[in-house]
Amino acid sequence: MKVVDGIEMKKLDRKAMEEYGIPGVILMEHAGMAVTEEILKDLAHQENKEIVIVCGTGNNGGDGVVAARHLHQKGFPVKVRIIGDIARISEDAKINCDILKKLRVDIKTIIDFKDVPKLSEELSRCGVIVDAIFGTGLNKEVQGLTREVILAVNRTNTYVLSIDIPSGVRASDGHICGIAVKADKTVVLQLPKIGNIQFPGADYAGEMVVKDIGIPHEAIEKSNFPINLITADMVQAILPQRRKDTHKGNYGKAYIVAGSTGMTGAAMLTCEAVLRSGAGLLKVAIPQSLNNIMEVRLTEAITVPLPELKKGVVGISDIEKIIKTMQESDVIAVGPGSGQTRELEEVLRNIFEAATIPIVLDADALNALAHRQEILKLIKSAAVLTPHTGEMSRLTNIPVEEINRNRIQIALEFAKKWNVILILKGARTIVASPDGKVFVNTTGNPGMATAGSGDVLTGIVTGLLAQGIQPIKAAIAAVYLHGVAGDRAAARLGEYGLIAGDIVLELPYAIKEIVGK
Ligand SMILES: NC(=O)C1=CN([C@@H]2O[C@H](COP(=O)(O)OP(=O)(O)OC[C@H]3O[C@@H](n4cnc5c(N)ncnc54)[C@H](O)[C@@H]3O)[C@@H](O)[C@H]2O)[C@@H](O)CC1
Ligand SMILES: Nc1ncnc2c1ncn2[C@@H]1O[C@H](COP(=O)(O)OP(=O)(O)O)[C@@H](O)[C@H]1O
Ligand SMILES: [K+]
Repeated sequence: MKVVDGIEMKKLDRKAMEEYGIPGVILMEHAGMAVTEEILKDLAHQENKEIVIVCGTGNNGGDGVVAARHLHQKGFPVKVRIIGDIARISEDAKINCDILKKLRVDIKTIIDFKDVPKLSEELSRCGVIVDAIFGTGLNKEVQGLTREVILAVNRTNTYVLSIDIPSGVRASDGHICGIAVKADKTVVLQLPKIGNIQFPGADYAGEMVVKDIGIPHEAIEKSNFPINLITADMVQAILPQRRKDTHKGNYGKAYIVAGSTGMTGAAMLTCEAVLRSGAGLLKVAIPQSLNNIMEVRLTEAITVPLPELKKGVVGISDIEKIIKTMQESDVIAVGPGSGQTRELEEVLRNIFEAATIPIVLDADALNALAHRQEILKLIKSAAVLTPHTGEMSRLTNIPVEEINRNRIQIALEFAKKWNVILILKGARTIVASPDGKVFVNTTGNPGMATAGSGDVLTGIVTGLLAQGIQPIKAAIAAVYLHGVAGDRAAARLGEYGLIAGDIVLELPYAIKEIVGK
């Protein structure tokens, strides 16, 4: 599903109006009806059926006014409170306000701080507050009277439904413009906005429901706005059904170079995730002295012990053996628990030069690349990098706070610059492709912020790549499945006690949930 910013949404609205001749009031009518539908669902669980709709003077307010009419028609007690000068109301909203007045709906303006205490009382007493103050048109920090009204909304215990986006959240990036409505539900119109899904704004949305308001789908499909939301349907289309007449050779050979003294666990988690993702065969390169540990735990994998010059880590003496096994494999992943050694850079350089298969780089492989990203240019095959924000900061020299403010753009620029698929991990993981597309993942939970969960993701990407899934698709499906497995683990165990191994254990069920087998 496409994700847009305010500007792109406006373009699509305009296209619907100008190229297809759909008048703005019709779009507004659909928006108001979609909102009404959701309010009716919420009211079904509610004793108190009174609704207060707080409107701004833009089209978001207009959507609220349309909802007021439909709720009034159905016999619900509705109050409409418009913040600011009603003379400045948008044209389509005015048409709808005029109808409301003729229907004698209780409609008043809030023009002074003096009006706020009375409004606060109404907001506390009603059953549902509808937030129609700002939508995609929010363009500056929220101050003065509107700020007071939002504070009043947030002070109540009343159920709050926001139209399109919680007022105060900037649609283009999820920035909070000083203050924002804390919604229980957000009825997103036509397409999710970046601010609905990126933090901090995403935290204000509550439950999200996306509703069609009649913008022609072909216009949306033609839009070249690059951001997409990863959905279950998309992942289902990526994961092939297994043909009956197949054997392990059909599901690929994965090769993992991971682990060092003290960090064999990282290698194990990655390997288990590769196997649980359905790869046909797995080889793992491991320093000789750690081989026995791996053999005991990883029954299904083949270990390839490496002679070690420096005990417990992979180094330049291992290059020949690594390249040889790589040449017999369908994908190679390097980095989880490899340890930070200077020699790893040289190992990577050799892998990059020789590889004709997809390469997955994580953890210490990424650390080895920091300040030496230019060696990425040696890669002739596809590469998938999986940094968390800290690793991304080391890779790019951009401070963590700045990355967090601008995750999509920074991920995209890196992917394009170095011609790699970049998975920027964290709450709302971003997958960016070198051809300029971005995919945002919304599965997963803070229980996954635990040692080793990244190693599991590396294993899933690698396992899917082994099976010949196209790299960008493997990355998309992996982050989604990783999150679903984490959500399943959290549902069973809670977020506190969840550990990375639980994600691996839930992975088969997550895949089954999507594929059906
Ligand atoms: N034809 C359309 O464009 C449609 C728009 N729709 C709705 O309209 C919304 C967008 O409407 P608009 O573009 O009118 O914008 P909004 O309704 O989001 O509000 C913008 C208004 O608020 C003012 N404003 C912005 N930031 C402010 C701040 N911090 N403090 C005080 N005033 C501020 C602006 O100057 C403008 O007057 C969407 O989110 C959606 O809900 C839907 O009705 C569907 C059709
Ligand atoms: N709050 C969260 N919401 C969703 N996913 C999360 C959250 N916190 C962490 N994760 C996921 O868990 C994984 C953590 O990876 P990482 O930080 O590399 O851990 P490690 O290095 O210990 O393996 C990432 O895939 C990340 O997206
Ligand atoms: K709103």
